[in-house]
Amino acid sequence: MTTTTRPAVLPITRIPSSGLPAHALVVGDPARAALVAERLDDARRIGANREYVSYAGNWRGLPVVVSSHGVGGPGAVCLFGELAEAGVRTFVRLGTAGAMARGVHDGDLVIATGAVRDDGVTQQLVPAEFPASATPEVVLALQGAARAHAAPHHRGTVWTRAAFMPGVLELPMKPYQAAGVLAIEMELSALLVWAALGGHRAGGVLVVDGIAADDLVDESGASTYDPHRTVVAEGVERGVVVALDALYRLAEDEAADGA
Ligand SMILES: O=P(O)(O)O[C@H]1O[C@H](CO)[C@@H](O)[C@H]1O
Ligand SMILES: O=c1cc[nH]c(=O)[nH]1
Repeated sequence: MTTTTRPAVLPITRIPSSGLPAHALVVGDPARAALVAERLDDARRIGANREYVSYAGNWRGLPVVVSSHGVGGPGAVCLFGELAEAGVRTFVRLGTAGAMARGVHDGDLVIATGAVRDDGVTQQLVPAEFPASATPEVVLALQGAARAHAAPHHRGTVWTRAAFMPGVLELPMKPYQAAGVLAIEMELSALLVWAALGGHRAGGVLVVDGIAADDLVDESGASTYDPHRTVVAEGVERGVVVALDALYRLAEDEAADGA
């Protein structure tokens, strides 16, 4: 009889294969993961490989993990899978996004209720008609935390799109704007669909880092895509606290429910 031994670390992210906190923040940029770790107590790096850098620590006494997933849904799903294998059950993505609707300003937070599934990976996991919905409790926890911190925020649908750079095909920006989509980014629908298939809780909060829709750019053209501005950094600072407090609220509710 052959026996399989569990590896001490997982192959793609090099995180421990078990015993991670149940609550995770996932971000695209490894530098943002490090920034979040600086806000935690007792933070320690628990894995680094490729674009995946992970830390564990405590937020208001709650053990959490923060990991970077890089750019794009397919690679991000590799991280989500290994985090779940290691014990994570609740996932909040803290990302950046381009504004698609009037009134959504640089540095604002967009709390996603769901996402358009243009992610380039979940079509290979489940039929395209399956929705990418955020877990309602996660949406409400994010909204409550944003209110508590007086962080300017919006709630609604976002567009997850695999291609960042334009090609020769016209971008269906106008129909999605007409449908009320608030912002565009690259990984959230992959997280929401992947999490639903595994029975996990998931949601996302996105910091606006520019304008993605041409008709919203003012005459100066001053505010198109530029994530390296103070207004974005300030939004990210607010987003970090909102996302971590949302995890805390979710954990508190679980404890009250005896989960
Ligand atoms: O800032 P992050 O979390 O990486 O999110 C956005 O930024 C990247 C594009 O610049 C994509 O990953 C997109 O989803
Ligand atoms: O995909 C993205 C992410 C951030 N900002 C954008 O305009 N697009």
